[in-house]
This record gives sequence, structure tokens and C-alpha cells, in this order.
Amino acid sequence: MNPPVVLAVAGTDSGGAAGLAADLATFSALGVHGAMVVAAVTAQDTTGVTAIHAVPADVVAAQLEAVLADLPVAAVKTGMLGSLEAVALVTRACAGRVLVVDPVLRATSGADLATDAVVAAYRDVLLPVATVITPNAAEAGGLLGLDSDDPMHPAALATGLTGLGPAVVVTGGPEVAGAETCTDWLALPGAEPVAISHPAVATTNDHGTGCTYSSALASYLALGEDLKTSCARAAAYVSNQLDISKTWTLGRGRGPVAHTHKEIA
Ligand SMILES: Nc1ncnc2c1ncn2[C@@H]1O[C@H](COP(=O)(O)OP(=O)(O)OP(=O)(O)O)[C@@H](O)[C@H]1O
Ligand SMILES: Cc1ncc(CO)c(N)n1
Repeated sequence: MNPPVVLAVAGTDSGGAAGLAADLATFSALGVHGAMVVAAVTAQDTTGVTAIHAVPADVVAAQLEAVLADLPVAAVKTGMLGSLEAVALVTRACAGRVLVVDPVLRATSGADLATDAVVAAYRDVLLPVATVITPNAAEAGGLLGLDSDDPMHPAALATGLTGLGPAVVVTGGPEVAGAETCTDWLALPGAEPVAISHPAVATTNDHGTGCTYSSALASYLALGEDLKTSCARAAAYVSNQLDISKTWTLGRGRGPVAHTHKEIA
């Protein structure tokens, strides 16, 4: 039997932690076939981002056309898009599909991965056609144009963003050091937000968690799970992978979340 096909439209991380490396590893682990459109290339490691190249719009368009005209894509996930043109192209090509948008605005290391114009394009054109979006609290605040000095509760952020049209999951790591669980908030337009909690892992090896989460969510949707189940299973997947990598000492900064699937003895 054919596996479902999931398309990632995202950027590369030369350190192999985030971006398309995380997306493809997650697709493989969850039994879906991964296709990919490279929208941006970053020189990046566990400590930061030193260069960004936005792939020219005609090359992004040609990749989208090649995949979507040939493969039976069951779900699309977007990560770092890198340019206004890429946001517009994805919006046009993917409206009406099962579309998971991870609005990647910033790396775990703190580097900016989107300009103000790209943030505005997310808000104005891409988010309204998404099935579900997966910002962390800082990204959600940025998309709502809020002052970062006055943080809102993640549940309220999730509800606020449903005003743009999609379902929203505001993700979050452990709120305090030593917390036993962490909670993501899922809001559907017109409904009360619901908490999705899972075991917290004490680790600084969390580079790539957002990409891994949104790819797992797209995979579970493509496999036919409903949205809430997909969110819960995606979070459990990330938690499990963080548990595998929690003792690693790779790199000088925030190390990669594991994309391997068993502990190294
Ligand atoms: N320490 C942790 N233990 C367990 N789960 C975690 C931890 N940190 C993050 N998660 C989970 O990982 C998933 C992705 O959320 P997160 O908020 O880390 O994404 P992000 O900030 O967008 O990631 P990135 O830094 O890669 O952009 C969520 O389900 C979140 O609850
Ligand atoms: C290429 C890329 N995509 C997404 C993220 C977010 O973690 C990152 N750091 N780099």
C-alpha cells in the first residue's frame, strides 16, 4: 500500500537540527513519504545563524509545481519561507489543502528568520488559508503585533489568532525549570481553547523541536487522525525524541533534538 505523501516547504539548517532535516527525519519515523521544496538555505549551528539565502522565487515555484503536479500530496507543512515571494507562492499553491503552517520567525538560538514584511504577509495571506498554525508564544505575540514586554497567556494568544481563520496551537516548553509537564494550547475558531499536556524533558538540546512538532502534526493528519489527536501525538513524539537526546553533548549551544530513533548505547 502507498504511504501518504507529506510535503515540507522550508529551509535548511546546516547543523541538521531544524528545518528540512527535522522534517524529513520525522516523516520517515512516522511512516509517511516526505517531499520537499527548499525555500531558504541557512548557514547555522547550535549557536546561531551566520548566513541566509532565500531561494529565488522561480526555483521555489518550479519545485512546488513539480511536486504538486505529480505526487498525491495529502498534507503540506511550511517552515522557514525566507521571502515575501515564497509566502505568496505557497499561499497560491496550497490554499484548499490540508496545510500546517509553522510560522518560523526566530531560531531557538535567537536569530531572526523573517523580516517585518514576511511577518505581515503571513498574517495577511498565508495564515487565513492554513488548516492549523503552530507558533510558539513569542511568534504568536509577534503575529498579533503585541508588545513583548506584556506577555499574554498562551490560551489567549491561541484564541486571538483564530480571528485570522485557522485552528491554532500555541506551543510551549516547560514554564519553569523542573516542571513535570508542558502544555500546548489548541484553539478552534469559535471554541474555548483546550490544553494539551505531555511530559516535560529537562534538556537544553531542543534545537529543532518546532519543526519536528509541525512535521509530526502534518504526518498524523495525513494518516487520518483528527486535529486534537494529531496535536497530542505530535507532542508525545517530540517529548520522546527530547528524552533520547537529553544527555547528548553535540555543539557549543542548544544541541539538536534527536532525529535518531533509538538510544546510542
Ligand atoms: N523541554 C521540553 N519537554 C517536552 N516537550 C517540549 C519541551 N520543549 C518543547 N516541547 C514541545 O515541543 C513542541 C514544539 O514546541 P516549541 O515551543 O519548542 O517550538 P518552537 O519554539 O517553535 O521550536 P523552535 O525553537 O524549533 O522554533 C511542543 O509540543 C512543546 O510542548
Ligand atoms: C532553517 C530553519 N528552520 C526553522 C528553524 C526554527 O527552529 C531554524 N532554526 N532553522
